[in-house]
Amino acid sequence: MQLGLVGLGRMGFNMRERLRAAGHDVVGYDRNPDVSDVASIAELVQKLAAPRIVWIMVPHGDPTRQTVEALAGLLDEGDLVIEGGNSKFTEDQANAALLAKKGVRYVDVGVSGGVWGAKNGYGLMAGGDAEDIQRAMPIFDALRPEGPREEGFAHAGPVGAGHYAKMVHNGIEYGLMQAYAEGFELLSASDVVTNVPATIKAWSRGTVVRSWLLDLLVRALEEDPELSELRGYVNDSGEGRWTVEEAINKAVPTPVITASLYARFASRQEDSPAMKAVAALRNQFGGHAVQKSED
Ligand SMILES: O=C(O)[C@H](O)[C@@H](O)[C@H](O)[C@H](O)COP(=O)(O)O
Repeated sequence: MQLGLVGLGRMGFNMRERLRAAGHDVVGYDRNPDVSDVASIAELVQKLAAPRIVWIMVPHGDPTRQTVEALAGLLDEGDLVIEGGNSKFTEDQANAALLAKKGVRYVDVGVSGGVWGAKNGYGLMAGGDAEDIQRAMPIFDALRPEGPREEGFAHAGPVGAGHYAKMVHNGIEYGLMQAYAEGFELLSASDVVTNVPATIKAWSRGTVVRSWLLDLLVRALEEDPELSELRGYVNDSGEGRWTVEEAINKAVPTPVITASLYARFASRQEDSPAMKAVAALRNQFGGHAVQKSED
């Protein structure tokens, strides 16, 4: 099957490889000419035979919006756009409406798997009309892991459902990572457990907490047993915030996911203004000792 792929960064580049290995004819475009097959999105569209399929894999927000706008100007009735980036689900309706003015179809897909997806396949969650999803199924089948389709692909619902599902997936990802991380810190603080990497590695098989994320922690500890080369500073790209926002909108209690998001915010502070205020208050009402900033 022929398709265009806009965005050949860490994810898109590997996806092009996997799609080509499965026999698909991929025309890739990226602003970086070293990896791009064509010089522009217009040239990419020209190279595809109608009706076309173009997969977008660029950062969420303005880059995705601008790519959808560019494609809306170039594509024709019956073409299909698949938006596979980590976009907020609320943006999908606007993208679909803009493309629908030209008769261009729209499917949104949450793609999970990171840099390992090239080899292992990507977990896919799609939103859109059944006929559009069916049309793109050879592409989804090439990208998803081998095995039963339903274990690596879901048609989650109408437009927006793919990114909604990926948002919740990432909220879970935050919470799982935080739980492993807190366990690692407590083991490291222990006077009794003397071999933390070996203990965590032993959880890899048979235990209730075995998982791929745990395997990745084992791998990280093999490279740096105390993680001494890293700073405890963690960014976020948006998905965790959107999960918490949506949980508030729906009055769904998500204390674990929310706490794991806040732990990331705290990781970026040199010192905590809030904890300074707690120290000051404790000193005010109880005369308890405080540490001065130069201490
Ligand atoms: O499922 C995945 O493959 C990951 O979730 C992937 O999508 C990406 O690594 C996260 O979006 C990072 O998200 P944060 O920057 O918010 O941690």
